[in-house]
Amino acid sequence: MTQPHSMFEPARPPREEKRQRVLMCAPDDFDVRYVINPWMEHQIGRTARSLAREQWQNLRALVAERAEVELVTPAAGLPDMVFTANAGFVLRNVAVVSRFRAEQRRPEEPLFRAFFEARGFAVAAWPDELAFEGAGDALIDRGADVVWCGHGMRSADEAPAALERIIGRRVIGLRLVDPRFYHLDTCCCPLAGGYLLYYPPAFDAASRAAIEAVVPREKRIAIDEADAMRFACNAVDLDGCVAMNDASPQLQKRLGDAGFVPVLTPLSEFMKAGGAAKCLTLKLSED
Ligand SMILES: NC(=O)NCCC[C@H](N)C(=O)O
Repeated sequence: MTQPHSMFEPARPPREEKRQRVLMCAPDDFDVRYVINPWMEHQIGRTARSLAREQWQNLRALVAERAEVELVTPAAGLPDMVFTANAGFVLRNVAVVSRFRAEQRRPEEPLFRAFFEARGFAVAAWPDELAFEGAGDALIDRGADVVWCGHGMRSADEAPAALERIIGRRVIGLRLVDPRFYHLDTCCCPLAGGYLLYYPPAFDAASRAAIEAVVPREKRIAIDEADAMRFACNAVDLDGCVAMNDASPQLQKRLGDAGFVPVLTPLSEFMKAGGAAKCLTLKLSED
């Protein structure tokens, strides 16, 4: 009979995996009240409050299975504050707070700044006149040692260089050319193992070439317009689970073949404001 080894040596504690921390903001005052991207057109006052809450809770529960969810207090009158990807860009203990292009979102800036300061982040100085929309536009690659930074729609053309100076890591600017995909995270999602889920027509030719120069062909998961319009790129990758609003069976299969588990979590109410899974989250434990 084999002896239970605990009689002779203490059982090894379970491997301490460091849990990711993810910032979310409850949709207490979420709605579409102004139009600052094409998705918001004709949607003013048309979000269903209880459905929005239910969808957000579902996403929160999914994230909470794989990470610690932290919450920032929502403020009345700031209906887009729920999109915490736009709070800022986080790398290790440094946070670069967003400088919103749209006046309507500017009042979010001091609230997110206060959150980062309260959590002990060093808040980097950012040029006041330069628009930059945080992790909506700046995404850390999961293979190469680079940060991708979308510009030309929300973040200023000078934002990638300014970000590179602050974080001391190579930042590659990607010019966005389709207003439906106005933030980088609406058309591009770096995945574990160096994969890149993206919608090539959202970028100009030079940016597509820049992606191809860094990401090997077998790691590029280029999607079609139908999946892009489902915001399949607006995904949260946690422990190989890729949470997204929706994706075609073909795309789900491709993700599965690459070793990921796609999890669909409908976010129709937030799509009306131009955001989905990724926009509703911000990873706080990046390095
Ligand atoms: N793409 C994102 O990162 N966030 C979605 C932001 C939606 C918001 N209505 C906006 O236009 O700024």
